[in-house]
Amino acid sequence: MAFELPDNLHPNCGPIAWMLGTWRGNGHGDYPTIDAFQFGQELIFTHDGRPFFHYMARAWVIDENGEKVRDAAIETGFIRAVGDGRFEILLTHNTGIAEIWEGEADNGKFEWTTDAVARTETAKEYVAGKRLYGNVEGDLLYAFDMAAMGQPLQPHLWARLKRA
Ligand code: HEM
Repeated sequence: MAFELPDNLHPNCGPIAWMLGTWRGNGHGDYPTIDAFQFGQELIFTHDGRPFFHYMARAWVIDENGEKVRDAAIETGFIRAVGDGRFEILLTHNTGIAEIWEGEADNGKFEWTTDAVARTETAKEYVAGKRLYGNVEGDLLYAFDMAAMGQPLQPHLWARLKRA
């Protein structure tokens, strides 16, 4: 589906305007402490003309036939566009984790690094993350690396999503 830039988009959001809308697709997950898995996911980015996007994502684990096995991660937050391709991101997770990220966007690439992570008492140990989102032939590709469960920063998720 063709994507049209909204008239009222705040100029600070320009470098990530390509992400606006709804994306769906499948991805892969892994980590040294768990079994590898596949998931389906939906990402929704919205704006209201102010210099931020609202972001919402939900995922579900799938089997080898692509059938849903169970609900998985939900995350939501705000991507604040501060100008010059720089962003401040706030995310909360259903798993008891809250994060503040610094982001930089340029040329269809959006890179995030955690600035601060907070966890509830019962959340799993997660201490840092790195995310890379890219516009590849009109698809949204992303990779998420994390440092968690005593392990150094390394891949947990990667996915390719299509505009819905
Ligand atoms: C598409 C989104 C995601 C999916 C489908 C997913 C899926 C999974 C699965 C299937 C596991 C194995 C254990 C379990 O079933 O709970 C797991 C473990 C884990 N995930 Fe994720 N995850 C996602 C996003 C995230 C994010 C955003 C974080 C961090 C903020 C995260 C942190 C962890 C941690 C810390 C573990 C524990 C590993 C362990 O118990 O050794 N995950 N994830």
